[in-house]
Amino acid sequence: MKGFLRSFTFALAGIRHVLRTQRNMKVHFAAATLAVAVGLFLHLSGFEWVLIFSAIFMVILTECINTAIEAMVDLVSPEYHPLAKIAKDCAAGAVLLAAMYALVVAGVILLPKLWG
Ligand SMILES: Nc1ncnc2c1ncn2[C@@H]1O[C@H](COP(=O)(O)OP(=O)(O)OP(=O)(O)O)[C@@H](O)[C@H]1O
Repeated sequence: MKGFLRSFTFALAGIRHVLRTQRNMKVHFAAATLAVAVGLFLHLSGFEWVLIFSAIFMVILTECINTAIEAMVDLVSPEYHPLAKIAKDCAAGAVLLAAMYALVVAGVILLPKLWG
């Protein structure tokens, strides 16, 4: 149980680091807050909330992985290297895809209700 709590504390420290250091997180956080506020206003169904939160968590999750890959690349390859570029660009691409997914989910669920 002690080992589990220790691992949990380290994982929380990692998430806190991402939230504090990644400038894109401010944009993600603002977008997520807006989506949740609009969702509350529109009285979304349970399934619609699951989709909205899956999009929010996907963005945070990919930012965590992106931050980990950036730190690892900076550690092992502080000089320019084409493979380091591929690693960082692919990690950033994952965040971009997650953000696009979030936009699609918000567009499909929220926009028709706001228009209606
Ligand atoms: N060691 C390296 N070798 C080759 N290209 C690199 C290297 N470090 C960074 N790059 C290139 O520069 C881009 C930006 O890298 P950087 O580390 O500044 O991340 P970032 O996108 O600014 O992320 P963040 O804003 O979250 O720190 C990378 O996507 C990659 O194309």
